[in-house]
Amino acid sequence: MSVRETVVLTVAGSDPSGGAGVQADLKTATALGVYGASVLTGLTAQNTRRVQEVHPLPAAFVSAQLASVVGDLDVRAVKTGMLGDAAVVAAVAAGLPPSSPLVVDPVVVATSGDRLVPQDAVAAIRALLVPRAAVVTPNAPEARLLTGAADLVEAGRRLVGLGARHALVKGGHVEGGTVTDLLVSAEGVVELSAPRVDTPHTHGTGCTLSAAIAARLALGDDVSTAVDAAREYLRGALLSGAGRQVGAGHGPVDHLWRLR
Ligand SMILES: Nc1ncnc2c1ncn2[C@@H]1O[C@H](COP(=O)(O)OP(=O)(O)O)[C@@H](O)[C@H]1O
Ligand SMILES: Cc1ncc(COP(=O)(O)O)c(N)n1
Repeated sequence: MSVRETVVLTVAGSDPSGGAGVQADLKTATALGVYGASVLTGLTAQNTRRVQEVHPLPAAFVSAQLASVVGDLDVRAVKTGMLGDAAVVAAVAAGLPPSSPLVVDPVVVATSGDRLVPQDAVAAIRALLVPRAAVVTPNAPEARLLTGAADLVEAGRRLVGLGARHALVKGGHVEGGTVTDLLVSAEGVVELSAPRVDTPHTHGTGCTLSAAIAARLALGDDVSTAVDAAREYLRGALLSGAGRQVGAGHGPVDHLWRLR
């Protein structure tokens, strides 16, 4: 008898240095015991220090990749990351499997501070993907950019108002010894706090978190359980990554810590 794999699909950009983007998502899927498929939306030239170049793929080719995967594999959850430009966002929205839970990581700026997508892509994400999201996972600057709200709880409420079932507004960029993520839904706001891990190696935190949420949703968790499990997994990856060296800048989290 053959084993039926649980398939999670990431729709995201390439990070050739291996810490973020599709590379992070596939490592995360593997570490969490699911089968990772990947549709590339764009390429970057980047490393642990900064992003040198961003190169969106043609929207029609993104559609072709999606059709190839969705027409064959039984995709149980999808995560979107860096989406290139507005035409790519529209192609992704049109090609997603209709009934798989969707995690939208509205990637705009890399941890290094470099911009990864143009402004028209942000508007397209708000209009076409946020309304379909089981969870949208902006960091603090992205939450403000998507909603115009300065207050992060208010930003989360606005994302839920746009149709996302949950908004996980991440607090990694808010200074302080405690990092607090806000899980906002129609039921209210849950504060998820943890001590800040003292490390420069935060390359890929957001990608890894959203990929882990999607992996857990694919396995059948509800959103709240998936978010808890993903945060615990990311915490282990930050703690293990703190003691490892890849590159000379902000190194990656250790996606594979649970397999060591
Ligand atoms: N130094 C840290 N210690 C503990 N958790 C962190 C740290 N940096 C980021 N996180 C967590 O990583 C996730 C991604 O956070 P954030 O850095 O805000 O997003 P992004 O990587 O998308 O910019 C969140 O769950 C946040 O709480
Ligand atoms: C291709 C790609 N996608 C996303 C990110 C964001 O990375 P982070 O998870 O550190 O915010 C990145 N640096 N590169």
